Amino acid sequence: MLTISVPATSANLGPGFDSIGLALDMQLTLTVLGPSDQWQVDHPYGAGVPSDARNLIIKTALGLVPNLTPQHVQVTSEIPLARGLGSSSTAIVAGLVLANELSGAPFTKQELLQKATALEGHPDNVAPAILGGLVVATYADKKVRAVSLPTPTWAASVYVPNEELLTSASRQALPKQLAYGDAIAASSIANTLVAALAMKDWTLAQKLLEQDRFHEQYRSHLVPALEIVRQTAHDLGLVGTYLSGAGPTIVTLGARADVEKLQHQLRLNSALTGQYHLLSIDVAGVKVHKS
Ligand SMILES: Nc1ncnc2c1ncn2[C@@H]1O[C@H](COP(=O)(O)OP(=O)(O)O)[C@@H](O)[C@H]1O
Ligand SMILES: N[C@@H](CCOP(=O)(O)O)C(=O)O
Repeated sequence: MLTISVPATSANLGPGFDSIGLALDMQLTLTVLGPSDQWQVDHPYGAGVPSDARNLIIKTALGLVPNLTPQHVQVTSEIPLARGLGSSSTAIVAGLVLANELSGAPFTKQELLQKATALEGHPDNVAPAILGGLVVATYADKKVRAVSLPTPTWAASVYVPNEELLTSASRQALPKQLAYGDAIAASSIANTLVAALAMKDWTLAQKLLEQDRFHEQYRSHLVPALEIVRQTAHDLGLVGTYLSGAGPTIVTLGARADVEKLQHQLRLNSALTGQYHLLSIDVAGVKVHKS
C-alpha cells in the first residue's frame, strides 16, 4: 500500500510575501487503495470538491504523468480549505508525488518543486510542503531557488476564522504597484527577517514578523480578527503575529508556553468563534510510505 502525507504550510511570515513559508504539523494523508475502473477520491470535503479525475490531486497527477492507471484513493485531512494554511499546495504536492510514485519515481525533489511552484504560482507553500521546516524561496524568471533555514524553536498558535477566503480573492485586494521607496523599505524588512532567522535571533525575528509592508495592510479589512489576535498577544507582552498566507488564518509564533497562554486568552474572546490549533513545526515535509 502507498501512503503520502503532506504538511500544512503557513506562508509569508509577515514581510516574506510569496517567498517565506513554514511547514506545520497538520497533515493531508493520501492512501492508494488499489487500481479501479475510474479515478475515485474518497475525501472529507463534501460535494463542493470533486471525487473523480477532476479532483485537484488527480488533475495534478495526470498533468505530470498523463497515462497513469486509475486508482481508488482515500484522502484524510485536518487542513481546512481556503483558510491560508496551504490546502491547495498540499493537494498539488500530493498529486505530483502520487504520479511520481506510480510511475517509478523518475522526478527529483527539485523537479517536483519546480512543477509545484509553476502550478501554485508562488513557492512559499509548496517549498516547505515538500522540504519541511522553514524555507525561503524565489520564483523569478520561472526558476525556483529554495533555501532551507534552521528550524525555529517555536510552536504556532493558529486561529482559523470560520469564513473561507480564496487565495485568488485575497490577492485581488493587493495593489498592482508599490512606490519605489515603499518597496525598498518592505524588502529591507524582509531581508532583515531572513537574516535574523538564519542567525537564530528569534527575538528580532518575532518583532519583524509584524512589520510587513507588502500585503497585510491591503488585506486587513478582509480579516478583522488579525488586529484582535495581535492586540491580545501584545497585551500579554508577546510579539510574532501575522496573517498566514492569504488569510484568514492568523498565526502567532513563539515559545510553546507563550503561545499556549495566548490561546487560552483568545478563547475567552466571544468575538473569536473560529477553530484553534497549537501546532509544532513539521521538519520532514512530504513523506512517502510503502508497505
Ligand atoms: N485536498 C484537496 N482536494 C481537492 N481540492 C483541493 C484540496 N485542497 C484544496 N483544494 C482546492 O483548493 C482551493 C483552496 O485553495 P486556496 O484558495 O489557495 O486556499 P488555501 O489557502 O487553503 O491554499 C479549494 O477551494 C479547493 O478547490
Ligand atoms: N504568498 C501567498 C500565499 C498564499 O497562501 P495560502 O495558504 O493562502 O494559499 C499570498 O499571500 O497570496
